[in-house]
Amino acid sequence: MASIISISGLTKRYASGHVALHGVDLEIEEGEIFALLGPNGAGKTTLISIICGNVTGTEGSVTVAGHDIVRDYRGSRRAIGLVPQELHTDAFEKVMSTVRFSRGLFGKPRDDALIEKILRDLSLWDKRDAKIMELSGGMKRRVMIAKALSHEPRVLFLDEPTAGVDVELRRDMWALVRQLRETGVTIILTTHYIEEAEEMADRVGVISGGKLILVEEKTALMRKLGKKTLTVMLADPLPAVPAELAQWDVTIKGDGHELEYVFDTQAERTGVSSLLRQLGDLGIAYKDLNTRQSSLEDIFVGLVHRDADAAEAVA
Ligand SMILES: Nc1ncnc2c1ncn2[C@@H]1O[C@H](COP(=O)(O)OP(=O)(O)OP(=O)(O)O)[C@@H](O)[C@H]1O
Repeated sequence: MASIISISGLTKRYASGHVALHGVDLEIEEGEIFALLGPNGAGKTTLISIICGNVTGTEGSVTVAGHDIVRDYRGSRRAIGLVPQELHTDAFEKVMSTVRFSRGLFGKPRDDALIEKILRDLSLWDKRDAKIMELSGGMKRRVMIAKALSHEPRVLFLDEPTAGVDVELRRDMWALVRQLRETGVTIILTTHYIEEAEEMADRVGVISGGKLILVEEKTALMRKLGKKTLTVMLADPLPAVPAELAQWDVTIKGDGHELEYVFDTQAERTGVSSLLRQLGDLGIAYKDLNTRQSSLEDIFVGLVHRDADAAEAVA
């Protein structure tokens, strides 16, 4: 698939001397939902701000829809819609007029049919004449998205789209983002909610200490790095792990009613069948078995820790 954003050797050194990005290379494919994950201070906002032209990079190059972000700033900026984390809109403005105005800022001709479509898609049409201050927090967020879409961008950046939003609204937002993707818009989101990336992203990028430490298709990532947890529901509780089970690295959970065993799904021998055989030999009866795939969160925490340990070892 063709890239809509190409980032090459991007480095950012702030005036303070702090290097927030170290030689980042990244290709964003047209039409995908890409989630950028990273702990606080990893460089997510810096990266997005450079692509959107709000911060200048120190070295490297970025093109958006074929436009160099420095030499052809207007061209690249026109291809981008940005939904910032902070909701800042004019409280006294009406929904329809504020979205129409945003389109005008990009020098695009008035197009009420398009604005109507955007507002309808975002379930804001009934509120078109309401003042922004009369809207709920979730609706205000939708207005920010409508504004960002008003000039028909090909790429939409969502910076922490569901920060501080309740669970129900978060699910609405996810459905909305998927719907937007159906229209062909490429979506890049930053999030602290790993569940959000797990739920929505086609690909995931993990950034830590200004370095892109991993870019992978989400399903492949989960398959490759994923571990599974086997839970054995015991017929009778065990006070402790029997010495005979030491080689399997099992733990006792649920007040002695469960044995938990974490295994690598890619390993030649997972150890599951030999563990169950050993339980039989020891006369440990069980009522049920259950396996659970490790979440993206487990993978993410493992990766970032590994990277931090490696950085420490070098220092
Ligand atoms: N204007 C600035 N001057 C100097 N350092 C900065 C500036 N802006 C950001 N930084 C530093 O650059 C690093 C990356 O910051 P950035 O805001 O990009 O991280 P982030 O991944 O978006 O974090 P968060 O998840 O907390 O929003 C941080 O160490 C931050 O303190």
